[in-house]
Amino acid sequence: MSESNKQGLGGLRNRIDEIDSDILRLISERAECARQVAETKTASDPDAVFYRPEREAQVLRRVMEMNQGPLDSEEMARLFREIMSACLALEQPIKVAYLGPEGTFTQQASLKHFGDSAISLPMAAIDEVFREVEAGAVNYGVVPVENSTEGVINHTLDSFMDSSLHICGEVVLRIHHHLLVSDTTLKDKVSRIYSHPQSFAQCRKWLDAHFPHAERVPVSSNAEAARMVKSEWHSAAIAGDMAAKLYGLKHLAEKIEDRPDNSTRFLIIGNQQVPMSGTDKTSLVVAMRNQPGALHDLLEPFHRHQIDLTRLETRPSRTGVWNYVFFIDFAGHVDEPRVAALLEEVRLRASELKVLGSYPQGVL
Ligand SMILES: C=C(O[C@@H]1C=C(C(=O)O)C=C[C@H]1O)C(=O)O
Repeated sequence: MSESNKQGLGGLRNRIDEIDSDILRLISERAECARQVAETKTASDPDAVFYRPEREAQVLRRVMEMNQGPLDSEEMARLFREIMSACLALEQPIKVAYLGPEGTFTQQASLKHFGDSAISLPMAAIDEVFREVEAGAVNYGVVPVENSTEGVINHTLDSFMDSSLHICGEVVLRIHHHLLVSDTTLKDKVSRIYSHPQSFAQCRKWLDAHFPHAERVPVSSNAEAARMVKSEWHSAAIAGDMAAKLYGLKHLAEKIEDRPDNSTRFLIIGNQQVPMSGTDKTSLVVAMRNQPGALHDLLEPFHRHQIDLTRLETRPSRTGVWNYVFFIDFAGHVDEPRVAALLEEVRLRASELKVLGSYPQGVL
């Protein structure tokens, strides 16, 4: 390396050191502000909720709007996500239950939403996540609700029917599946593949083309699949990066999902009713009497008030009262007058109406 290059490099490193000192000072100042916010919240209400999903969504959206590169906006928002997570942990460490075991995509979604400073606890089933939040053992829960390839996760929708919890947020995660093996396994020795049935469905064509003769063994989660192949030299697992890292597995093939836009939407559940963030969604469950035109009657006010439906699901009712049960998501917040007017009308036409929550549209 030439002398002038060395000096150039030294100069750049000095500049980076100076910038890091500034970043350090500013992050500490920010953390101090967040701590003071906590004091102010507690002074006016001893049971104050520290975590404010609408405020966090606004902070992240602002960062993404202001960012001018060279880092891309998502990357920048992820960094700020971690700063906020650490600041919030200073106020009050947040406890989150997610559909486990460790290494699942739901854990990844929880990390994406709450950052690394939240304490996250794996649960064995979706209804356990609901129960832990209801019992107050944790502050929030994270459950999957729909996948772009495979559709809705009925278990989650059904859990809402008997629950008083609110939806406080959503996270959308791009799902990349990999074919994972332990260190010593060779491609032509794989005779068995473990995964969750949803993941098999999302990789069906790829498997038919590349491993038509391997036995496909469904297990309770991708992370469980990864755990099993650790000790089986003739087996592979379909799972994501978190599971691969957790069990130290090698990638035999990457991104084997049939659709490149394969993504899963997760919901954050809690006891909180979240104020408006500016770009929000609302979820409802509505029961209609079993009569001709019921669905038309239900949807007509949405059309008239020009409210954007983002999802409509039908579930069979489990009681006499809920004849036809619809799960509806739309753009807007219950505190907006046009949404309040819409809900008044829907309430008159429905036999039951439950607002599951208004929450910020997923930012990251
Ligand atoms: C600082 C606050 O509390 C928490 C921390 C936030 C942050 O670090 O920016 C944002 C929202 C809250 O989850 C606040 O309410 O403003």
